[in-house]
Amino acid sequence: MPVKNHRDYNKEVERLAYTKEYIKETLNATAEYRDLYKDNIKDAMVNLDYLDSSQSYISVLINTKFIEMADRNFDNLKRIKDKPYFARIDFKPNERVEVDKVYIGKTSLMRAEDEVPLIVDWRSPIANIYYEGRIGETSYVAEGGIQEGELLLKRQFTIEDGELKNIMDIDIMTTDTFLQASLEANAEERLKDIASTIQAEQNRVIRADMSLPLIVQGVAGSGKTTIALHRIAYFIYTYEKTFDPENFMIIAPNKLFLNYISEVLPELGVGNVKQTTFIDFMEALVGKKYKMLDANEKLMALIHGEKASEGNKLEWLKWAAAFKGSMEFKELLDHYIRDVEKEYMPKEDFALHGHVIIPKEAIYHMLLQEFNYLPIYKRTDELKKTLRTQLKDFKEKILKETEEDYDNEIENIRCRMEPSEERRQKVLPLIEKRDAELQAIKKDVKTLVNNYIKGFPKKDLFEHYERLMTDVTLIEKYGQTMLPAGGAQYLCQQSKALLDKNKIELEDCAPLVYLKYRIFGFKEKLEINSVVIDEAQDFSLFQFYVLKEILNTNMFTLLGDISQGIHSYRGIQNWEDVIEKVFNERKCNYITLVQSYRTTIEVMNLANSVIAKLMNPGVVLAKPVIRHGEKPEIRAFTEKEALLKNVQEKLQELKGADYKSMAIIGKTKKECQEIKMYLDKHQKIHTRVLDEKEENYDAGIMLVPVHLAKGLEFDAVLIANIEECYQEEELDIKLLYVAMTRALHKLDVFFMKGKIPVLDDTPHELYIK
Ligand SMILES: Nc1ncnc2c1ncn2[C@@H]1O[C@H](COP(=O)(O)OP(=O)(O)OP(=O)(O)O)[C@@H](O)[C@H]1O
Repeated sequence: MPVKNHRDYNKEVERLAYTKEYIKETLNATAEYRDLYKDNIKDAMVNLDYLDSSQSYISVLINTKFIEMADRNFDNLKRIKDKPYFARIDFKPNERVEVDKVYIGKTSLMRAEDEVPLIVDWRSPIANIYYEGRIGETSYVAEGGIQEGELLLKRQFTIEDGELKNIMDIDIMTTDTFLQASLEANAEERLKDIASTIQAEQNRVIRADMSLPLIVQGVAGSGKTTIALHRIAYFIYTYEKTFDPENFMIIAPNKLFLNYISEVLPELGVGNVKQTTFIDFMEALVGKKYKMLDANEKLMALIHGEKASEGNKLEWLKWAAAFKGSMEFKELLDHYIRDVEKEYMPKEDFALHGHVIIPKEAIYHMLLQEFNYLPIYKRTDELKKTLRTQLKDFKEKILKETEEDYDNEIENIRCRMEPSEERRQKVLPLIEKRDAELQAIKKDVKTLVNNYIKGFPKKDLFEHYERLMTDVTLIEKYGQTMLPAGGAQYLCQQSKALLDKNKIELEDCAPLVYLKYRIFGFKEKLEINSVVIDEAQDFSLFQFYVLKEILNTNMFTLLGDISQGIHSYRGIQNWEDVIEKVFNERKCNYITLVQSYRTTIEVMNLANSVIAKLMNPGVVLAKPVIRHGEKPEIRAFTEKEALLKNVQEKLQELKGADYKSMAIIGKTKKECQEIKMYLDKHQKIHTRVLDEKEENYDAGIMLVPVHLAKGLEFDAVLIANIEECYQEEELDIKLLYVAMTRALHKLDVFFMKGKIPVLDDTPHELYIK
């Protein structure tokens, strides 16, 4: 139906025009206010006295705050001026007869004159009805109370460049055409916000209780990354007074991925959230004394591995990675730390000139009991304070006693002997000795505490790690029953090979940070209290645990998909372990998402047929949103040259279609480079091989090694396989599944005959040849 035929078209056009005008005026006024605040600051600066809290100083502070607020308002309004809102709900509270017409947009706008809300933020309590409620009786929670009422209208708008293009009223039966339209669009360069089309199941994730850990197991394309970012925006809005954006941290797999998601939060009006990778965060805590190995090197070894000849070596490699990420390894470190604690003890009493001030046993007690809430080496800071106070009191006593001892002796001589040269010869040395001793005591007092503490045996962080990880006897002693035969030897030999070359690997990060936390402590308090981890299936239990301990928070949102766990050799196998071992079975929210929004039914059916081969009872197959596309084309070749030629032709064909982003996914970087070489030689289309260090993520035609494609998406995907094989085993099945589920609209698979046996028995109706 043409939009003009909608019964409320004129009213809505009028309303839109009014809102736009009001925004325009507010923007002008904000700019004026900003200038006024600036002038106020200038005036105040003239009279500024930094030393007192003069009126001018207060004025500078207040006006700076106002400028910040004005800037934020200005930016928010500027962002929405051409699309002030995307939905309207009509809600009639039970106790009133009037109906509230609520226009929902990405930021709120209040009419200053009468405080009537012109636009209500999508994160506000009443907006929950838009995402959750159906026409009819409904309710929402606001300020601790439940507001019940009736939802009379749920309306969506398409507004483009300030013009009303479509109005869609949603009743119980309507499918979400807005969602459909949004999913049919081609992929932008970067991930986009979905405030207008958030689905009820996603809304529950976004608004789930922040004080409890939340684990989201979501199939490929279920919107995990997107809703993680919306959740942060929601919380910053809802708990504006409690949390600053700086208190949030997003951990993503690599810089490329961070760049890919970089536009969502600013679009939602949120800035200053810390965004990092696990390695970068860990390195910031322990320093960069050692060079970090490429985190994917192990995966590459497993992908390339000549399974038969290297079988045993690969098994050990996997075992060590898994062990270093396990809670058993944490226990092993705890044993070691206990010994460090025992070693970090004085050998002697704390004494001044032979006078014991505090016996060493009492000091042991202080270190092990009183100060045991502190990291081991930090306990001596507290101990120092105690020693200094005790010494201060004791010093006077000792000086007095020493002086008295000598004086008594001198007095004795004086009483016993008549004044004579002989008496003088006896007394004089005593006086000199007394003065020297008093002098010496006073001198000693100055350095006594520091010298005493210096005597505690201390090592630096890396010395500790090297000592532990390269000593078979130590590992065996602490590892005891946790290690398989030969395990300690393998760990040592592997660590030695790396550390000798001044290198460490990803799996060393958590233990190093843990040792630092328990033995040294951190220089500054870590201000992060809420952590969002995307692609969390690639984390190990120990990594989660370390983050939880050092940040001292339970506010975690972990999002991942076990089916995409291509690093499962080092990562988790299931979420139950995380709940039980990391969060100690304390209350945890666990939500599963099975609806996939990214791909078409045809692509998802094929991908599901692949992942089903895992026969993992934990794997839940994705349900695609009702959106059809072409069936994937699967072609096996006998000649490499023919395959490459077909890749080239397919690319030409896809270029003819209206796709914004296309990827040829290869199993390894080497394969991607080989394809690129062929394409460079035979056609003039610009392609590039994606590198994880890249911070600039641009759409276009990309050659992507599959492990880097994880988390990303492309309009069209062509899986091309030349030399490498996708075997019928866990890692390869997951890699193939990841590659297939990157496609939004179109998927094709070209491979050399026999290289992807998992596709051999794929039902014919799922693809075209
Ligand atoms: N409610 C929604 N409305 C519109 N688009 C959506 C919605 N939910 C998800 N999408 C789109 O689906 C695609 C997949 O989302 P996202 O990348 O966040 O999923 P994911 O679960 O992290 O995927 P994966 O695990 O496969 O990397 C994106 O293009 C996103 O914009």
